Amino acid sequence: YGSTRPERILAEVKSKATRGDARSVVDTIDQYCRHQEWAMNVGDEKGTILDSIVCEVKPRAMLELGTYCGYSAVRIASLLPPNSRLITMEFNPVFAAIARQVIAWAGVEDKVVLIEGPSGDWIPKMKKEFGLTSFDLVFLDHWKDCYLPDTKLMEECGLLRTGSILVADNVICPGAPDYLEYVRGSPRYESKYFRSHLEYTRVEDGIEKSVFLG
Ligand SMILES: Oc1cc(-c2ccc(F)cc2)cc2nccnc12
Ligand SMILES: [Mg+2]
Repeated sequence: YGSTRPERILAEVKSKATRGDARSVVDTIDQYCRHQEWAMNVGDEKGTILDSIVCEVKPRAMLELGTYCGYSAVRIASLLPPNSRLITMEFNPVFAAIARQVIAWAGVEDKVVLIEGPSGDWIPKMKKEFGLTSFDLVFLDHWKDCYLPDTKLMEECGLLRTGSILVADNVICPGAPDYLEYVRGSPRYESKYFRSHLEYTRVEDGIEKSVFLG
């Protein structure tokens, strides 16, 4: 029986990355996905944009929608200030099982809470489950047709406060046109596009950063 792409990525991390070193896990995955087999990590180029926003915001409470193999969870967690938390949500159990191991190998498991299941089910439960008031920063990197409904759900559930920031991957490729139209057209958001490329390729893609104005 064949291995899956996430399993091959985990194997590469375990054989090449230094245990407890988040940066070496990130670099190992980038190296593998650029030169061996492409995978849908946010990647090094867009990852640098994400890093700058995380460092600027210094979130106490951050949410990631779409964990995949844990690449961006590790990247983000390595930048979080002490006693901050990243909650990352993954629908696919195979991806979640791999991500747990990648996060552990990187040594950031005390900053990351991985929850499995559909975002639509979990978002309404977040406040109670995690004793949260709101998220300072949300990274949307799951299925593109969920960006808009999940954003509206976060608004309705009071998970966004004045100044909360949404960062969305793949707004060009594969694209999230309804989401873009919403955040760019709504008076409740101040939106900015960071032009970049689809991970490990020369195809145009970008990140949309949107500040919730309340
Ligand atoms: O960063 C990404 C890229 C792609 C993707 C797949 C196939 C292509 F041909 C192009 C782009 C899908 C994604 N799904 C969820 C989260 N992130 C994704
Ligand atoms: Mg993505």
